[in-house]
Amino acid sequence: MSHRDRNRQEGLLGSDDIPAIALEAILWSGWGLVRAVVATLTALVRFPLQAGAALVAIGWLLFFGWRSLSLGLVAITLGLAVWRLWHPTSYRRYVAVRLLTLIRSPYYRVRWPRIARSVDLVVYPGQRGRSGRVGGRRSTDGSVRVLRVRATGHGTDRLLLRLPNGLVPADVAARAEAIAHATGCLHARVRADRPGRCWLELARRDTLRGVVDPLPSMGLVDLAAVPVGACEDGTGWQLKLAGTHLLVAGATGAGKSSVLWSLLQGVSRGLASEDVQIWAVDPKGGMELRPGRALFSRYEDASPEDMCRLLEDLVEVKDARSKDLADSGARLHQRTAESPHIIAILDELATLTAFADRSVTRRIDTALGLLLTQGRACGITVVAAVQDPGKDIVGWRDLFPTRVAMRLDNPVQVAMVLGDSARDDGARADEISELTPGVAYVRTDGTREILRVRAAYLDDQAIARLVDGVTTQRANRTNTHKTGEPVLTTADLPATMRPTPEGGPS
Ligand SMILES: Nc1ncnc2c1ncn2[C@@H]1O[C@H](COP(=O)(O)OP(=O)(O)OP(=O)(O)O)[C@@H](O)[C@H]1O
Repeated sequence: MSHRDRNRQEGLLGSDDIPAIALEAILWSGWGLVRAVVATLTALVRFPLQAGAALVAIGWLLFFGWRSLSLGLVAITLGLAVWRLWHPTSYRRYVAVRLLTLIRSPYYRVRWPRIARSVDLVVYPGQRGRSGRVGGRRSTDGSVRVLRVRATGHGTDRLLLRLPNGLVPADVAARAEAIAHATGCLHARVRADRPGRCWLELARRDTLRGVVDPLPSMGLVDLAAVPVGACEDGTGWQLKLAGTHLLVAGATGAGKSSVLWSLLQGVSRGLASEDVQIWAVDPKGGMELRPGRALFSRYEDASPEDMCRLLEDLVEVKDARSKDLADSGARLHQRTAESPHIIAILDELATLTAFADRSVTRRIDTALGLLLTQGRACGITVVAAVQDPGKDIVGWRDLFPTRVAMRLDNPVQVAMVLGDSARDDGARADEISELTPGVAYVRTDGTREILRVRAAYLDDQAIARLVDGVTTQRANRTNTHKTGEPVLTTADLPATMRPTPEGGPS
């Protein structure tokens, strides 16, 4: 029988027990106080901003009373609301992002240990990796820890994770789907950081659901970063065109042509100044590219023989440039109006080869192989769009350093386009909805990093405006050369007076 049962049976506490109970109560109260102080100090260190704000609020309440505190809070809220209306960009940058981080940081930090355990991101004593439980007891030191939380203000939160010995970023990436479910997010993706750490990106809403408007092309064209659309985190999506080749793969209706038109829009200033040239091949009989005919220096959409000749002519340009580079001792082509950077756009490679007879197909293969292997240093970029990466590009895939995977039919195609580990790294191109054409996953050249992006959409009017703009500027340049009279173009106008894609001043 226990001591307490015996007391209950006796009905009374003995008088000897009272000092002992009082002593025990004092000791427990002291221990509780120590724990409260430790918890407060820990909160101050872990959540300094939140704890600081709470302390200021408590101090205000104690010194000035609740009325003053309420008035202060209302004044702050009104001030922020006015700021938001007056200048939403700076509000988002300086207030919204910080407020969100302030709120979400404790949320993730408090929930994370439980989530990490539930998705098995824990290394147990004596265990290497996530392969099983050795040694019995769970060690909290062996779990993935949150070092930093950042809300982007664009529907994505970023968690900087510290990995315990035995786990690598690929282990976290392998659990990304489970983490997304556990945190109530749409999807999760992992980005590398320095050794022992990685960033976990949690998308709370689909920021790419809306159509991205065409991006105005301003200033000089930078072929290292041509604007083509928007990234999931609200930043611009830019594609490198200099010194690389680009492959765009996507099922029918995935929005491949929006990438091509956005690229054309992005380099339109170079087309106007003629230090960038487009050579285009549209084997679908001109369905995609013919509206832009006036933008292209060379264009073929009729017979496979003509398209093949275009590619062979480009190989001749490449050979001549290689020779010039070798003679001058230079290693890289510098673009000028006399020797422009040439972008060869090939829409639907499979159609190009499907209807050609065997000898033409062989010539196309040879020309394409030469351009892909030797064109980059000579200022030639091949941009190819394909529907079926398996059938169309299996032999050439690795010669395209930059690849864009739009909506694809199955995970095997995702691996074909972006590489074997891409889907594990978060590139779920086979899950892109048919309702969001233009959405894609991109692997940046030379990195494992995957971006989720959406190309800007140029409708027929926007394409007509693009063509008009370039032809007008070219005509103006030609007039200037002929008459010697300077002609004012939109490029000469101050930024605020330049036309927007909608046609009005910016
Ligand atoms: N970036 C985009 N944003 C919004 N809508 C788009 C975008 N791209 C395409 N669309 C819409 O999807 C339709 C199909 O797109 P598109 O013709 O570019 O697909 P595709 O991949 O080139 O298909 P195909 O291989 O059959 O030519 C377009 O008519 C347009 O309405």
